[in-house]
Amino acid sequence: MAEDTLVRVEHLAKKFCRDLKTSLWYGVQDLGAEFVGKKKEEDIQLRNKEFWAVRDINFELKRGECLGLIGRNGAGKSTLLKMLNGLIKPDKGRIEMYGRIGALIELGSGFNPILTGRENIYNNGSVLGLNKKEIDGLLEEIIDFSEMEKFIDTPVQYYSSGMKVRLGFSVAAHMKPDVLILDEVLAVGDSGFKIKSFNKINEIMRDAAVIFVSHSMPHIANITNKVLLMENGVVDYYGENITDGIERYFGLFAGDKERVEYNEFATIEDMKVYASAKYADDPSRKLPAIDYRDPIRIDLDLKLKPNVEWFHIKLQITDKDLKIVGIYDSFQFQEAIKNDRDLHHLKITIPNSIFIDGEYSITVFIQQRDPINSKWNLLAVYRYWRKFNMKASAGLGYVPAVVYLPGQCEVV
Ligand SMILES: Nc1ncnc2c1ncn2[C@@H]1O[C@H](COP(=O)(O)OP(=O)(O)OP(=O)(O)O)[C@@H](O)[C@H]1O
Repeated sequence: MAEDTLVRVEHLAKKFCRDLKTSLWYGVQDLGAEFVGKKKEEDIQLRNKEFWAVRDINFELKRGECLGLIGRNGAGKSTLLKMLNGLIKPDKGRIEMYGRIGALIELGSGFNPILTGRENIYNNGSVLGLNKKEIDGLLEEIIDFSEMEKFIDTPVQYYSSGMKVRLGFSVAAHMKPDVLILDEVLAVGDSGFKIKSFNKINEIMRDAAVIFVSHSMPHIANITNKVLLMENGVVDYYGENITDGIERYFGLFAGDKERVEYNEFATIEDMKVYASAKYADDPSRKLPAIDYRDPIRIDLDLKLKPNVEWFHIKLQITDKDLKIVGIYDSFQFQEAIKNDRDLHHLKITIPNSIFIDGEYSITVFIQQRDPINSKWNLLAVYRYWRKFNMKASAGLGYVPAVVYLPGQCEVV
């Protein structure tokens, strides 16, 4: 292995069985088979009710690199991490790892619940190959970082999830790991601890290789310099272009259907989002593309039931992470619109310059405010009804922010 390569994974695979009883029976068979002699890898096949949770995974990590492991629920990320950490045995393939491995995988894994936090620190330290003197030297730093002074002599079984994560991360991070493996568990910590942890990961990365599982793309974009996207147990993308990896990840959800949720009193007959002039003639674009300096222009044809007297329009703009990025509400700017015709042709213009690159969805609410009790009545909601692509010219790729802040920098 090259001198600074700390992790090498080749053709790694793990299968599971969907049925517990069958799985136990296979377990007994496998034990027997191992007793007689280990099976050749190429002879390992799926048996009835088995499936590959992880298949043919290959990657390498050097000191100073942080691999972001992403994918949908059930894609195989945790299974891969557990194999890396030696918690489960691969069925095929090879893992080479160099140095000390710090890991925070399952909540409380690696902790003995009946021992106190302090005793667990010594336990974990010795499993990682540190002697008592070395752990003595690190103890204060570990407790300080976790901010668990008051509870350090309490058995870990009485810790909350956040407290377990605090101690678990602090132990893994301070034992001078060469490889640090972190599952989403970090998300359980409160924001204060999360910020501290991310700073710590950046510090550790200088001398170690980090593998980090997360569903938060801003976190992935912030700290990783390589990304591996898993889909159904296999690699869908592996490379150093984080933007491409994240785009592909979001692309996995692109087929999700548009849907009307409720339209008893109003129906959208037609809705169009206009592309910017410079992108308008490009037929290869599936979605209208808008330059971030242009306004967002929308035409909406709307029919309301005759018993509706007047209404307001609200547009909720959501990014691919389903974060609501902005809301336009006609109530804020104008009187209610009178329902005085069969079909309303509405032209909505939203000035822009703040949206970052990416794909957005528009949810349309048609609503009415009761003049007597000021309550809002929902006439219709069309969720994720139209999509558009925002194009920022800066070419910054994936930006871990919600909006660009307009501003000026003057040399004075
Ligand atoms: N011990 C097990 N026995 C049987 N199936 C399992 C076992 N552990 C995991 N699986 C299955 O393997 C697949 C991969 O699960 P895994 O936990 O690795 O996914 P993940 O990518 O970490 O998902 P998430 O994002 O939800 O944490 C899933 O179909 C899961 O149900």
